[in-house]
This record gives sequence, structure tokens and C-alpha cells, in this order.
Amino acid sequence: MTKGNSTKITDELYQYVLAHNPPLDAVQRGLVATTYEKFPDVAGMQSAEEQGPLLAFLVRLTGARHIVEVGTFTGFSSLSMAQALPPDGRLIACDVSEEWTAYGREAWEAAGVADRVELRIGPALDTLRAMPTDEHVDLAYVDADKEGQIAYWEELVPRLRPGGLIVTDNTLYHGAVLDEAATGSAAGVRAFNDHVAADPRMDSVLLAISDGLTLSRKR
Ligand SMILES: C[S@@+](CC[C@H](N)C(=O)[O-])C[C@H]1O[C@@H](n2cnc3c(N)ncnc32)[C@H](O)[C@@H]1O
Repeated sequence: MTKGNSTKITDELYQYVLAHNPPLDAVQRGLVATTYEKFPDVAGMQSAEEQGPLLAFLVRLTGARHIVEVGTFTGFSSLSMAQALPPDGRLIACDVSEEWTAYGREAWEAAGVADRVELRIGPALDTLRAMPTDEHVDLAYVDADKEGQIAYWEELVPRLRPGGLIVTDNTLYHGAVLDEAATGSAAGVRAFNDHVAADPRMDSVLLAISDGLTLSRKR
């Protein structure tokens, strides 16, 4: 088994990647800076900078009008996706933290997309279970507690339209997925990756982008 012709991403090469992606706009840049200033200990939870343009690209590629996000934090990923939605599109943002998501509300307002985002505070599993069960979700982005991922998946797949996409972050979990004795979040990601790879309802690819990103399309 070989690695193909994969490239080691040095810091310099990472900057090159960012320089050849669509740049973040002023609201996105401001939100990233504010997050690192206000919450330095947990700011690393924010989706990686290159994921903003990638998520926007996927929203446009799928023509998504109805998005569900599990794990909003200070709102970078939801902002990036909401900006790519058509004006009548909707994004349901799920999180448990009023404090962190307040910064998201400010950013959505500043970007003029607040009317596209509906924030639902509470355990995401409760929020998902309360959603209608017909196929009305075009795209879901999952980036919350890793132990809950299989449960989120099982709620999202039936609600996804055929051709709809689930994007799951951190599926390499800093390499800890290789540890057969992993516990906690790493064990959750390992179990999730096996679950997804064996699910006949979906076509999935695990990409070595950022901390691992799995794209799953409903058949
Ligand atoms: C990795 S951060 C999300 C980062 C976000 N996507 C961004 O771009 O900034 C994970 C978020 O999941 C939330 N979270 C954790 N457990 C949750 C649960 N059971 N239900 C809803 N949200 C949860 C946390 O409050 C945190 O804001």
C-alpha cells in the first residue's frame, strides 16, 4: 500500500494554499480574530480557515437551500455557508453555548445573512430529533462532540435528500484514529469512520484535509 503522490503541508505551503483560495472577507477575518482574542484557550475549535471557502463552494456546488450545522461555536463555518446560500435559503445552527454563539449572531448580522440563520440552543440530538423526518436537508456540516457523531448521522441521513451531502470534520482526529485503544473523542471518531464506511445508503470519501474531512453523498 502506498501514499500515492501526497504532499507534506509545511507552514509555508499552507500559506500558499490560503493565498490560492478565495480570501476571507472582512467579517470572516474579524470573526477569526475576535475568536482568538476572546477565547484563546478554545479558539482552535474553530473550523480551519481554508474550510470557509470550501464549505461555501460545497453549498454552491450542491445548490443547497436548507442546511443543518451541528456545532456552531462562534459562527465561522455557519457564516461561510450562509453567505453562499441564496437569499431564501435557511441554515439551522445547533449548539449548546449562548456565550460562544453570541459572536456568531453578531457576525451573521454584520454580513447581512442573519435572516438565513436560525440558531437552536440545546443538545443537537434533541434539535435534530425535533426536525421533520421527510427528505428536506440538502447539506449538513457536523463539527460538535465526537462521541455523538453516529447518533447525529442516524438522524441526518433520513432527513437528507437524495444527492444531499453530509460534511463531517475532524475525521482523522490528529491521527489518534490509528490508536486501537483510543477512548473518548478519538474512540468516537474511530467508531464513526467505520460506521460511515459501511453505510450502504451513502457514498463517502475521507479526505486528508485539515484534521480530516469526510464527504458523504446520499444515494
Ligand atoms: C469544534 S466547535 C465548532 C466549530 C465551528 N464549526 C466553527 O467553525 O467555529 C464544537 C461546538 O460544538 C458544540 N457542542 C458540543 N456538544 C454539543 C451538543 N451535544 N449539542 C450541540 N452542540 C454541541 C460546542 O459548544 C462547540 O461550540
